[in-house]
Amino acid sequence: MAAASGSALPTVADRDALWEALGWRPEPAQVERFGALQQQLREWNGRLNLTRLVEGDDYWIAQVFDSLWPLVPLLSGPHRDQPLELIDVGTGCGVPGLVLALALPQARLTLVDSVGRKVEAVRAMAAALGLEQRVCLRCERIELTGRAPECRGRFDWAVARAVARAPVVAEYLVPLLAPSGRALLYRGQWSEQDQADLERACHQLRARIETVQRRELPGERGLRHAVCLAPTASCPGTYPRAVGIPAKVPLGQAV
Ligand SMILES: C[S@@+](CC[C@H](N)C(=O)[O-])C[C@H]1O[C@@H](n2cnc3c(N)ncnc32)[C@H](O)[C@@H]1O
Repeated sequence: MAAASGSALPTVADRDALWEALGWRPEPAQVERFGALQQQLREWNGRLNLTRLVEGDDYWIAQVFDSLWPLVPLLSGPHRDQPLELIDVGTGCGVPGLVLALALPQARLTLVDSVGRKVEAVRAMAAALGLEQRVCLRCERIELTGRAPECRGRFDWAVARAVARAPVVAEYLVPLLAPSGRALLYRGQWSEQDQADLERACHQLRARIETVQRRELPGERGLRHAVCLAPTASCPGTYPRAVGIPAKVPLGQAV
């Protein structure tokens, strides 16, 4: 896709190719709102260094497409009109959380990050996009979110992109899942060693690796993996461990 740098939307031809590759076609109004999110990111990037992926393909492929591709069945299937509860942990500049909020008009999103200035920027972006009724921001460490009664065991989907190593992210996400919920880990490369490390962590969390999807992003933006976890039983109350411990001593490697 060759969107001109600085334009709010890719050309119609580029956009069609993008949605065709994705396997989901947003309504024209949704495309406009993705463009409005891009404009918000531009404006907030002028004040805070939120993300470098704002213009052209960087935005439309590495942010929008990359957020959506693992969840295409959710966007077009019977779930589309259900009021799903999703949580994006380590949301940073609001991705994938805000992109998912725009793509799933009935869903409620909780976005968590421990950096106050990012959370305030994303809160303002959500309000500017008219999402304040469906998007809730929490400024806290994820280890605490996983112990908050209003969050623990509540979510249909818990997602994280570019937050930490997979066993660490699993410890953040699994305690947040409802019994029928799913965790989605957005990953770049994925090796047999990654799989083995995550399997050991999942065993301790009472979860299993359900699927590992793999795809190349369009425009030679690189290989991505989407790892989906399903609970096998209630997550033990010992997880997530205290703030900082999951990253310091990742599950499966603790002695
Ligand atoms: C590299 S950014 C990724 C942001 C976004 N998800 C994306 O894909 O562009 C990672 C974010 O996770 C947040 N983060 C990492 N560990 C965290 C924790 N334990 N609790 C809360 N936020 C955390 C950081 O503050 C940072 O904003």
